[in-house]
Amino acid sequence: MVHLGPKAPPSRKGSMADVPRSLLDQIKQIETLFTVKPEKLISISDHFVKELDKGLSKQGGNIPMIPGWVLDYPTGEEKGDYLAIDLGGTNLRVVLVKLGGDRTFDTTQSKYSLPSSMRTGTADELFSFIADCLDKFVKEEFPEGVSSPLPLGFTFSYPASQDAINMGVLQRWTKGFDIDGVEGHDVVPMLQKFISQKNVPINVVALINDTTGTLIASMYTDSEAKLGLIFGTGVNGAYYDVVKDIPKLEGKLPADVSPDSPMAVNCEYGAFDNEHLVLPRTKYDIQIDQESPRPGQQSYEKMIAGYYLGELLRLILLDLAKDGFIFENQNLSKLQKPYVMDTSYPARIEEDPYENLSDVESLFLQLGIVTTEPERKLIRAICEIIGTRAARLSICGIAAICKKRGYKTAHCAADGSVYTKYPNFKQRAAQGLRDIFQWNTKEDPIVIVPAEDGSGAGAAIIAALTEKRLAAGLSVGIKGN
Ligand SMILES: Nc1ncnc2c1ncn2[C@@H]1O[C@H](COP(=O)(O)OP(=O)(O)O)[C@@H](O)[C@H]1O
Ligand SMILES: O=P(O)(O)OC[C@H]1O[C@@H](O)[C@H](O)[C@@H](O)[C@@H]1O
Repeated sequence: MVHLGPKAPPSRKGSMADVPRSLLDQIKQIETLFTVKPEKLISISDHFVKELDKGLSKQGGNIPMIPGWVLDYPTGEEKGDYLAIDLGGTNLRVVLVKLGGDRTFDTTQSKYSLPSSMRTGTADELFSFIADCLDKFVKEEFPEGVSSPLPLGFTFSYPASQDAINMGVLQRWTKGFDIDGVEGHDVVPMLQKFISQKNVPINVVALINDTTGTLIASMYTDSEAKLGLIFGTGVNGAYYDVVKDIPKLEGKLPADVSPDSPMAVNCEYGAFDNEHLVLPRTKYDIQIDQESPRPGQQSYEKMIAGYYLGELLRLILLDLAKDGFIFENQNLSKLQKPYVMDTSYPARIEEDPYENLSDVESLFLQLGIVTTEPERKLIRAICEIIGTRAARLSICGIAAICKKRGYKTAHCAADGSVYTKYPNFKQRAAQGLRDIFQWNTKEDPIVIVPAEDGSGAGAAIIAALTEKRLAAGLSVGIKGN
């Protein structure tokens, strides 16, 4: 036997010859529902630009466009030990960041899965849980204790209005969260209270959004970085605008903030098109929205974000089963459970390298469903259709920010499991940008690149920038803050 070195992983040919016409027709129908043509992408992104502008106006609009009060660009000389926590949609991360003062940083971190009951628990349970994780982490990392309280950057990945960088009033929960007593309140004192009660030596210095942190952390190491993006449980983007181009800040600026000052903006663009003017919503998208804790909100996010793509697949399969196309005589009780499929399901299905889709077969056996090979090919095709639409719609926010700011070139720094783990997301997203901009260059001038650790290093850098401003007696928010 000639050994030709390590075997190349099998790449699937994907013949559909054995798939009956009835299933091929269903695939075609779903593909028609979920296809977003180039001209549609262009019209969506043009409307998106108008909505971004509306969000910055005095009267506001669907998209919150939250000034993040990061008023300086990182210099790369920030130095010191900072703690960061990242309360995302799926995990809580605690990160110790050692800024080297030379555009380098080192991080040590622990990740704690958020108990799913936490999404609908009480505010005290949530903030006490975070304080406990911080307490555990500090005791592990500083067994001898600390000489003075550690400054902490709090990455809070939800839409929070900020009149200053060291506060944030939750506008609304997203990503399936529904915890009473937090919306409309400043979450910084809610967390600090539990930190103090548990005598954890920490001071919350800054509250940031994970996209703002991603932007700042990526600018720290990449001078071409102009956007910070998250494609994770939720979806969002941040960029730097200029204070004088933000009408809703008129008259609110303290004297030491110049109109030409840069201002990081947390777009919160998951809320794009809540009026349903341009996004091609299907009955499945409408069902997800209606069954969510906050119907009518986050329309764009609910079509493309990690929290929802697995649920989208589940609803489509249940619909086909109800109409008798698939899963005849199968027990669907597990598949009937909402959100039983997270987005790792379509991801793993698209990654199955075998012609007979044996990985898909075992995945559905775990759900108590015996599948035929033609059914598995239909399931695979539907995942590719869902994944392609998600990637193509995901870049509309990127195109809109670049059009609005007139960026001809940009590194768009992205993080989140859909970006980092969903198969073919990167290629599909890049094609979507090409379809919008119609570049005739060899290299794409606007590219999506892997981000630095925004909710860790980004939060730490922003905490360092904030401490510097406070030490210099400079403002960190609107007048009086
Ligand atoms: N292999 C995968 N491919 C794509 N998405 C995934 C994968 N595994 C998990 N996900 C989805 O990613 C989301 C978690 O995103 P992540 O960025 O890890 O956390 P967070 O959103 O809390 O920052 C979940 O909604 C989950 O469904
Ligand atoms: O990192 P996550 O949990 O996927 O969050 C991404 C986005 O999710 C959205 O739902 C939040 O409103 C944003 O603030 C956040 O940036």
